[in-house]
Amino acid sequence: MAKPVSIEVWNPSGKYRVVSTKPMPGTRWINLLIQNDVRLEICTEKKTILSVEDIIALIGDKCDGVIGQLTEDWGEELFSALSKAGGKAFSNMAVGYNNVDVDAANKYGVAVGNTPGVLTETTAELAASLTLAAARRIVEADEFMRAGLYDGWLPHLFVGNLLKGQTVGVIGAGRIGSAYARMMVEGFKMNLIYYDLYQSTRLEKFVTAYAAFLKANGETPVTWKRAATMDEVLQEADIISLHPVLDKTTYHLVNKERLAKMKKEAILINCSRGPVIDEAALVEHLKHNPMFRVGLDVFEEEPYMKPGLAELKNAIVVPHIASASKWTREGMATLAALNVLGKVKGYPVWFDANRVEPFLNENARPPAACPSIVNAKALGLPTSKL
Ligand SMILES: NC(=O)C1=CN([C@@H]2O[C@H](COP(=O)(O)OP(=O)(O)OC[C@H]3O[C@@H](n4cnc5c(N)ncnc54)[C@H](O)[C@@H]3O)[C@@H](O)[C@H]2O)C=CC1
Ligand SMILES: O=C(O)C(=O)CO
Repeated sequence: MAKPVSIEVWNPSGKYRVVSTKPMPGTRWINLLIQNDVRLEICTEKKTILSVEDIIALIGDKCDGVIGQLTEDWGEELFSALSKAGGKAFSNMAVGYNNVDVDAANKYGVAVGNTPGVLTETTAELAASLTLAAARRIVEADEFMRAGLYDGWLPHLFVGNLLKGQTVGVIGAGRIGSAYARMMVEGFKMNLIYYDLYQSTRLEKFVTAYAAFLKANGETPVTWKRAATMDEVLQEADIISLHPVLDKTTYHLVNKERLAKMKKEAILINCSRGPVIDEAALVEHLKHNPMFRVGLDVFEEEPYMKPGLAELKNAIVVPHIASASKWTREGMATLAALNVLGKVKGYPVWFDANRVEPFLNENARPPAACPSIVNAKALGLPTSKL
């Protein structure tokens, strides 16, 4: 039997019981739940990653919905336990939901929420930060200074790559990939090549308009190209940033063979999910190609890194913090809470998961809808017409 887990209770007499597997930033999400007759139980266990058994103990005998985290394994066991406890809603506090078995959720009639949009710019900004840090060797240079090794300016000291006029490659030009592409094109006057299963018309229009603006100002216009294959991006780009979802089509999308196709001095950024790269192959590639650099926010087997990665100077590694700005994390908590609340209250699903701003306005009541339910169609849930 699972041991009891420590919890903090809000509004003990609330009609609906909702569990959050972690404390989340901000208070708006808490207030929205308790003002709507929810008894909220927040797990305050010190352990970072909760096991399936821990979460089953949290769900207990009666639970209307759960707000969970991307570190948790939401499959058959948890959805069955939630359903048995009368639960109809689960929301990840994340846009990615590769930790969720949506088929299992469908089987038990549980709605699965996620948190799109609110983290788009924040995540793209971290990808841009890693790009600059890698291109200009900022982490190596910082370590050098702190080690007291700086004894004067030198022509060859920490020479890196200029971004202006180079080509940025984006794999997965959805919300975050497109935001990153715009930052790099407009901010650094880079040319764009992208690969996605779908055409990103808005992104293409943006780069076309920016090119016209530059031309009108007597500057060299930027260019864009939608690549027919991913390999085309790997071969042509100087910087490559990965932003696809993680599913079976993108698992080990960047492997040994594909790394070999990239330029020897290319920079690879990953703010999507770790398994999109074969990390062991990447470590070998970095060892044999010292001018090739990477910026990684995510890892194949988090929280671990593959052996050898931590010792490599041409790798910058940060602990899955791409969405970690205060506004974004508070907004993610709000969207996750409203997904669960909306389903518990019988609200419809918001008409467009790409336009969730009305839920984030702190000065107004949020719409009576679930902001984003990924299996709405499969469960036949009604959509808001607002
Ligand atoms: N490191 C972090 O903290 C964060 C990571 N993420 C990750 O970023 C992912 C993308 O998020 P959004 O841009 O909001 O999602 P999105 O759904 O707008 O974009 C994903 C894009 O990937 C494309 N795609 C799917 N399969 C592909 C394939 N085989 N090859 C090329 N492209 C493919 C889709 O067509 C889509 O345009 C999330 O699923 C999540 O895993 C998101 C936020 C923060
Ligand atoms: O939202 C996600 O998918 C994350 O990885 C964390 O923001």
